[in-house]
Amino acid sequence: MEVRDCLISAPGKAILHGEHAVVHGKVALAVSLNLRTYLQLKARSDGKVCINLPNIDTFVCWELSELKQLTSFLREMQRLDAELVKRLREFIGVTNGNLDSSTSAILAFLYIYLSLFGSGLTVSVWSELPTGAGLGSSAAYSVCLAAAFLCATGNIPTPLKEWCQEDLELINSWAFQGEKIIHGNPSGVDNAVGTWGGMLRFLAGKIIPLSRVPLLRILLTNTKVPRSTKVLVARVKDKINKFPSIMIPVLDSVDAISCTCEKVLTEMTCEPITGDHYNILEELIDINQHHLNVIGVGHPSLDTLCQVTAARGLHSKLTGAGGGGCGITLLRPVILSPSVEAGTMKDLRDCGYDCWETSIGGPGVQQHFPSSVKEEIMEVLNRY
Ligand SMILES: Nc1ncnc2c1ncn2[C@@H]1O[C@H](COP(=O)(O)OP(=O)(O)OP(=O)(O)O)[C@@H](O)[C@H]1O
Ligand SMILES: C[C@@](O)(CCO)CC(=O)[O-]
Ligand SMILES: [Mg+2]
Repeated sequence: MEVRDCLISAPGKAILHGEHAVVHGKVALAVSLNLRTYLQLKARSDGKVCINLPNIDTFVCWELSELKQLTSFLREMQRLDAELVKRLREFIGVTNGNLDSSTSAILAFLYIYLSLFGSGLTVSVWSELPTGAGLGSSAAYSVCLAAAFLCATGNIPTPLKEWCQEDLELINSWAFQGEKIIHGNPSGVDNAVGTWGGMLRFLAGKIIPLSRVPLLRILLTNTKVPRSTKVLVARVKDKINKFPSIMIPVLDSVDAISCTCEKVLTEMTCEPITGDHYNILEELIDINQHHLNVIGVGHPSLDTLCQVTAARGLHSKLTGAGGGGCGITLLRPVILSPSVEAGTMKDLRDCGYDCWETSIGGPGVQQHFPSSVKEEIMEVLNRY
């Protein structure tokens, strides 16, 4: 098999509304971020398969011959090959259910590698995203892996050609398998944003890009409290099973929040934007944050974020799986509000949080020539 070297990136995401509810068939609205994960794949001919994941301090090399014995025979992307997962878990010596970050990342790599590839290589990944903080780092990683293996084997075209919808769907389907390994039971919204970028509405696997959306200003805050999406998703499921008549109406209400938010965003592109639009968006954020607390994915650090920003007249909610990690705060256009950002950011940093204004709606998965990627990122990727 002829193998091409390749350089891929995919964006992280923020969920405006619908996290967790989306796993149970409700609508989510999500948007790509300007923070990306980069992956470099280089073919090698010394019979080794190496992966370098400096964000999570993971560096592993295997002999190609030992991996070949584990090869997948299913070679389909609609469902996870349970037999291959079992063999891989045995191979890397996993005995319990909840994997640490390094083991999940290795398992996702090996699964997609063995399903699509099979020659010697070095894969190096570096991300601008905080890992495991609610900004879709696992999906950006899985999208990069899927795109790199499909591209290197010629299943999708090289950098000289744009990827068409069919190529993107293929990338997305394989990335979803990686997400299943890392998350357990993902909805697929995160890998969809990582693949297509922009803002999208996601409902039961159906992806609708929202092309007419206003330019929103969003402050991202990382509480730095570690959490695992897999654990939180499983916790919500248990709660729904325990109290279905109490929890299902909450999920329905989250669904209505996503739909109302989408309607307001659409109105904002058709008529002059007013303070009333922002009042509604802010109320939706507050209501949803309460719901997320009700379903058990809040955290005291996120309560603090909400209180600190409320003291400045701003509205925040967690984003992604919650339990710590990141929150979003809606900023009004400078013209509609006095500049409260600087003071808010200082207050949040005083709590020990990282915070920054982000630009949203950037491109999905992309191929690059090394010369078009920031020097500091190439420097990390080339270090190994
Ligand atoms: N840059 C990376 N390099 C290697 N592995 C990564 C990288 N980014 C993410 N991962 C894998 O994804 C896991 C984090 O995924 P998790 O779903 O818990 O958080 P997230 O995707 O950042 O947040 P959310 O799913 O709420 O958006 C890590 O523990 C690791 O296994
Ligand atoms: C919590 C969740 O809804 C979003 C994680 O970013 C999980 C998922 O949709 O797979
Ligand atoms: Mg994730």
